[in-house]
Amino acid sequence: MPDDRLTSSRTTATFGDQEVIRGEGGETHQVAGGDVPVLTTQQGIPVSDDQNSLRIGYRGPTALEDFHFREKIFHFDHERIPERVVHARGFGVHGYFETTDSLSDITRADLFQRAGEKTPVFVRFSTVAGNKGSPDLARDVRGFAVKFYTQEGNWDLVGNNIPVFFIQDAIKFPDLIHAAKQEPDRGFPQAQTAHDNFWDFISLSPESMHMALWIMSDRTIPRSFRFMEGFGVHTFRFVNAEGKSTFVKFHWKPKLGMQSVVWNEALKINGADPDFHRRDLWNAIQAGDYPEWELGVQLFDQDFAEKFDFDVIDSTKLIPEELVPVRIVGRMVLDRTVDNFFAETEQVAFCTQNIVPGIDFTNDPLLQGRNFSYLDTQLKRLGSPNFTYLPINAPKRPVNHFQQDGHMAMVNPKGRANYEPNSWGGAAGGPREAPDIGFKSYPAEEQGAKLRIRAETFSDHYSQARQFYISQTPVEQTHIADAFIFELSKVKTPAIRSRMVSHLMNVDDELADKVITGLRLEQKPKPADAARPTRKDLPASPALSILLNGPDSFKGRKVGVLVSDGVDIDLVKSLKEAVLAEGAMLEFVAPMVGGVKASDGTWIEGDEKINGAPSVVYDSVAILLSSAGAALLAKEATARDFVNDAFAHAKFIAYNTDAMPLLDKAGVAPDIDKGFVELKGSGDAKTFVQTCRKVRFWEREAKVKQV
Ligand code: HEM
Repeated sequence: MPDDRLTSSRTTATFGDQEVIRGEGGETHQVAGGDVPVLTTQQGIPVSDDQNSLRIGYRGPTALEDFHFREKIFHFDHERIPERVVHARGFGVHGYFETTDSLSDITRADLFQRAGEKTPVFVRFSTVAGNKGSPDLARDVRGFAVKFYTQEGNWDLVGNNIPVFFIQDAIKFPDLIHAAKQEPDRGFPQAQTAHDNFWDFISLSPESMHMALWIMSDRTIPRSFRFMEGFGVHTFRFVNAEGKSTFVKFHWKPKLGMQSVVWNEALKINGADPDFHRRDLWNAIQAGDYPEWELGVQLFDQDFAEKFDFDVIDSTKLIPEELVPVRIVGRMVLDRTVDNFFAETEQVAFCTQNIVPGIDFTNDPLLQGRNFSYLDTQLKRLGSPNFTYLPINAPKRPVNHFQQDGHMAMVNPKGRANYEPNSWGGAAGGPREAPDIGFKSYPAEEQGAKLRIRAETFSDHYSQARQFYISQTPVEQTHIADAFIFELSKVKTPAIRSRMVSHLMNVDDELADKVITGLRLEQKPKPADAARPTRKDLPASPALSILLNGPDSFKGRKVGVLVSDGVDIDLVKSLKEAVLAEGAMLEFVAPMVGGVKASDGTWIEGDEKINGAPSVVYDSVAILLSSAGAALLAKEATARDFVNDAFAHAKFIAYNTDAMPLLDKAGVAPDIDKGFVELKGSGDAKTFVQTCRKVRFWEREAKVKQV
């Protein structure tokens, strides 16, 4: 006869669609059976009750022998690992790289030999300065790290979405990052460079000026990871089968074209959806809309390097594409989200020193330092030298070596031999060297005195900063000036503001003047003493502008459609059809998430409630309302903001006549411009989508922004 004390008395209960078992204290139990697996401990012991710890009597203390409780809590207590010291916030996805143009004459790297060959990849996009929980739209560099699981081992191209860097020598990295992150006494600000310490450091580091221009541009507020370029930054080497070296710079070019948001929008997105970028990538891949990039290489030899105006191993410089064209050699498609965020995105370990035969380093002092830093930090972050066995880090080719033991050793070598040379012979002796196919460093000739010194060839700090600025469209130049004004306005120490302006005076007078005016700097500073005068003869490089390299379609973008009860169903249908035909997405924003009843009684499900989806999360908007709906929404602040923000952020706006009262209350009716498309009949939806291909109606921006 079973002891009835072994199970408390239970009843059943219904919560909506769920029938559950209820314990004596009213707690919910769900029981295994059929397809539902049995809950076990880590040791595989089946669990009978996961709701109650083991106690003495009904209301007594918890028993120490409750191994299930202790194991569960112990494991939870140890769930966190240190976040990355930089690039803590990131989002990783899987995909593949396909070689489209063989580079066999230039490199022996296996992945570049055969056009049509596919190599699996894992990519992690990230911000740099913010902590793991920081918002996605921080003004920041985006990491663009790619792990290629090649047949000759893993190659990591650990890049950024900006082709240059802040500093020239890795020894400055801790200072740069300390200055950018939260100030140490107060622990803020988080995920932003708009504070004294950052600009203090930058304004005392003229080598950062080129990067400063890039980070104040719209490159640091991308609309989506899918719409940004990536760069390997450093000059690397390709080495071919004959041992000949060619210098190479790597470029990722998004097939969907580049696009960024505007700063006021970024600020609001951070509140509306701090996960905006990761959600965007997740949704696109889940919907089968796989983002794609082309891999391009700039190839050049020693002769070019010697004639080039700047040092090719100085990471604060780029080589304009107009000077050395980018040759497209492959494409990367991201087509699979992770099964588990921690196991993959968090535990992935990229490292610049992971290179394959046929690829090699140069003497770039930043790259040399990175090669030490990544492995070192990952040992701390992942807790064991065996992190290379984690599935996300393990090569997809056989790994044979004599490294053994350590924390979490999962795959120690088999057999007796764990050293070499040995005399065991054959398979029993374990792996041996492969002089023909093994990695060999390029035998670069190096000699000279041992010196702690910076080469004079690194000393031009302003010329490429100027070149970047003059390569921008007027709209982009205005954004750069505005960003400097915003950031420096957050700097409380006037001397730092003024010092930063003294550098901008060496970049471009007009830019410096705009910032001086915007800061209301009473006294114009003297230009900073330049180590080398700024060259004004470098031509503009159109490849550096986002707007000159934007999309030629609205594919991959998203329209937010504000709807109300009684909305004209034909307009809704034609708009949806036109948007989907373009390869874009559409979401219905309704007064209540349940949805609205259209003119013919059709029910339109809401994707979002109006206060949960401000227009900042869409690329363009449509305001399709009945007259009763417009009257109602005109009283709703979030609906007015929806329209007003779309207008202020220079978005294209579709509307129907009945929506006018809302446009009127939002204050935009008197300013209806060519960025608005009235939808009168079904044909107009197509016109609207075609108009949206320009992404923004920039002509409006100057009118809405007076300060
Ligand atoms: C061209 C300059 C640089 C680029 C493009 C770059 C890029 C990146 C990227 C993309 C990540 C994130 C990797 C991931 O998603 O897990 C990262 C992480 C990191 N970077 Fe850099 N970085 C640069 C310079 C440096 C320098 C100079 C150092 C140090 C000397 C450094 C140290 C680190 C460290 C310690 C991490 C964290 C790695 C981890 O915990 O897994 N980086 N970097």
